[in-house]
Amino acid sequence: MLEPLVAALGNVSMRPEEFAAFSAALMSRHPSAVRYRQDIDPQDIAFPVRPIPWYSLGYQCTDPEVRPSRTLSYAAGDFFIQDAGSMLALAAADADRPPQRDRLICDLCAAPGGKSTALLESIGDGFLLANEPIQSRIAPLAYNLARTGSDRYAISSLDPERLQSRLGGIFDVVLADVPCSGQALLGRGKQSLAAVSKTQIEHSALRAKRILASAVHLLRPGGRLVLSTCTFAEAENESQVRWLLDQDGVTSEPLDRLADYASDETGCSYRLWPHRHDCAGSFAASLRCDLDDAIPAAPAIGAKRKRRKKPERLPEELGDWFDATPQRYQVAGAVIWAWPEDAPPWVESIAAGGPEAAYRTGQTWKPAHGAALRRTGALRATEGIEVDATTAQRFLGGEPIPCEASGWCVVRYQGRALGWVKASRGTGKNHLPAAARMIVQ
Ligand SMILES: C[S@@+](CC[C@H](N)C(=O)[O-])C[C@H]1O[C@@H](n2cnc3c(N)ncnc32)[C@H](O)[C@@H]1O
Repeated sequence: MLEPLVAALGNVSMRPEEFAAFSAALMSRHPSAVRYRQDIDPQDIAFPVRPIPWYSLGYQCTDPEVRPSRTLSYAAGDFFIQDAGSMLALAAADADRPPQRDRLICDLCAAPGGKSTALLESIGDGFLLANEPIQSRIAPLAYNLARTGSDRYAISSLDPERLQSRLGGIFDVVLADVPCSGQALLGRGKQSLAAVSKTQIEHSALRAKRILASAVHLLRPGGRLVLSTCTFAEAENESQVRWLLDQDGVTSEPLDRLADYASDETGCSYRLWPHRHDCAGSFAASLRCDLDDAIPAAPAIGAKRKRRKKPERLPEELGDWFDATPQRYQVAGAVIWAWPEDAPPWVESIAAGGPEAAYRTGQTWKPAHGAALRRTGALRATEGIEVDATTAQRFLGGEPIPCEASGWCVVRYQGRALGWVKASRGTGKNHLPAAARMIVQ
């Protein structure tokens, strides 16, 4: 394995002792990490952690026995589980800084949504377009975005070139977390040794170039492109940055906050290494794009929409479940997506997914799981019950629970929504989707 790995690194040089430490750390597992919501006090974290230096909302678990995904706090949406290396790109996009007004972000290669969910927290009154061209990867992306409780996003499923032709020149930030050879995944057994082969690296670099060529045209003049990978091959990282910098209007945007992780003379490339930073490792770069042809192809957030054909009528039941009726929505077969009124005007025309309000089984409409979790926007459930820890555990395990309400009702633990029950005669029938069920430790 060593020879191909040395070749894979390209011009990145390392002394032999360091290379030995790198290849050993590459093949080992690193502590699990969590990324907290901006509104959570780190004092309230229920298991032992240490802060991650490059991202203020990230923590590594110090007790290997703890499974963060089996805690009530995870079910309540307090944090997301994410490798510490992934948080380098989030730092480059300033996703942990206070929400910035009207920020329009495109996550160009979004599934399964680890980074999109963090970006969503940083947009304030802005909007996130999470794009994922591979259809089969949209369901996990949609599930993770719903967990944020936000309705300020849409999912598209377009090749970047087509997306550029529809929405060129409008985004403040584009994250291109491109598909790559994935060498950082070797230690988790999620990647084969082919990840270090010349063919794989060249193939990935070429595909990423095509994606990046569109990414720069999605940005408004002065917008920021964040490129990231989870691989160490220079050809997929710094070389790509140099290629971008050779284009007119693309300049490096150095990030003071990541100065300790700077990787080379491009001045805007950063790396984490498994042997130095106790994580799987990653690459991120930040570039400013002032392209001449970056002329908005679509109006910005809040602009007046063109009159569209009348949308299909909403089922009347929505009025019983929620305290407001959505004005911006789309009935897409057996599911209804609902957006805030000031969502960008192009949303309905591009959506392959969005914040779910309801779904249909047979002829019956039911409130969507994501709508129970909503923290922002108009769509708030009319009925809710607060439960104790024992009842919350039973609910998360899929059991019915006692409930004096009648009809659809959101179950909350310490004020945070867990999901729906449909209640009658003192019992709440469990409507938690299989993906959200869990055994609490
Ligand atoms: C590294 S993963 C993204 C991980 C994601 N950003 C996260 O943090 O959860 C790369 C994604 O790009 C998608 N992809 C594959 N080909 C693509 C293309 N031509 N354009 C855009 N995305 C593509 C893959 O399906 C995959 O979901």
